[in-house]
Amino acid sequence: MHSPGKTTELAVVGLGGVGGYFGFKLAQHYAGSAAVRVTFVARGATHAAVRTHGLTLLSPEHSDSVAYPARVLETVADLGQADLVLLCVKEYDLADLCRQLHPVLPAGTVVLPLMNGVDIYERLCRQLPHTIVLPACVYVASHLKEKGVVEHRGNPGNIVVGPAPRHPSFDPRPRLRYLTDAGIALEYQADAFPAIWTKFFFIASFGLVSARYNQSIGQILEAPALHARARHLMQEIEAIARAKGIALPADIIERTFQKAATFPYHTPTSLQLDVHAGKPRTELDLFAGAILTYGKSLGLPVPETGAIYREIQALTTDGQPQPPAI
Ligand SMILES: NC(=O)C1=CN([C@@H]2O[C@H](COP(=O)(O)OP(=O)(O)OC[C@H]3O[C@@H](n4cnc5c(N)ncnc54)[C@H](OP(=O)(O)O)[C@@H]3O)[C@@H](O)[C@H]2O)C=CC1
Ligand SMILES: CC(C)(CO)C(=O)C(=O)O
Repeated sequence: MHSPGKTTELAVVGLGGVGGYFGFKLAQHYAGSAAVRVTFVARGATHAAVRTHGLTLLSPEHSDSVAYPARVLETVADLGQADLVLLCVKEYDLADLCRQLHPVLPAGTVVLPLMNGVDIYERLCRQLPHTIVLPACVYVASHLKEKGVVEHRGNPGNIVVGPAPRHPSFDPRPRLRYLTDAGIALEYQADAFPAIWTKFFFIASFGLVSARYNQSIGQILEAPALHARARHLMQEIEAIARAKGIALPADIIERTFQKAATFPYHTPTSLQLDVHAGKPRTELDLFAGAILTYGKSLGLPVPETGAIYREIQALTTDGQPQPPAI
């Protein structure tokens, strides 16, 4: 691990559903530790709430629901040296965050993005070229209830992560052990990209259909028309993944439906929540936009993705979430 006597610095940037869940576990486990210091970076009202009242996680996994990290900062500019930085922001905030992080993070800092999307690794490598970015994906059903209060339902969250292809001689496992020591479920895979695509299958299809109709994962599974739409989207994603040579199982679509069935019936997706909260920015482009771009560059037709993209855009530009049109 690190030199004896040196404090290990763990940072969590963004305290929404994902950062709140994983950050809580780190802050609670390392509270009072002289060896490991946990820092949260949160903006505005979230910063004020967590500084004053701590971070609250409402989850069947924790009876003590409030955790206090060693530091709560309002900006990454004050971060200083860090051994492992978890990036837990929405995709639309990532470029701006990277611009702030670039001058701050020393060369060789290990960056772990806990986000959805198939090109996050490449983007971070471009935007933070002096750091060691780990390819990863995350499963957890946790969402902001109010600033500083995160609600988690269902199975324990888990992270799939692998070594950084651009740093083949760097073994990230000693750093990742700080997460597993804190009780975080983490699967280390020699190649994390098939897992990242597998997560994309699930979240792009269910995210788009849930956002279009404002229906939970369970509601999509039981409505034949919505189920069929999710399948159609997955068929388009599968053609792209195969054309890109991603090693996915032959029955990836069936497996994705099985995975969806492991979530509690009423689980919403984060895209659904953002679209129907009328947020001005969403991750629509991270999902549908990426499929459309890949389809175009690979010469593969993606009409179902194009249609649902326009339908969701119409919902967000009207600013009026619409009733389900099943
Ligand atoms: N929620 C879930 O269940 C899951 C989400 N994901 C993915 O994980 C990623 C994160 O999602 P989620 O946690 O839900 O998102 P949220 O919107 O709940 O949280 C993101 C947080 O990041 C904060 N933030 C943005 N920029 C900065 C910055 N520069 N400094 C400090 N804080 C910042 C935002 O602050 P502010 O409130 O001020 O805007 C917000 O609180 C997304 O890619 C999502 O698709 C993946 C699996 C599950
Ligand atoms: C569906 C879920 C909760 C699964 O992790 C998710 O990834 C999201 O909402 O973005």
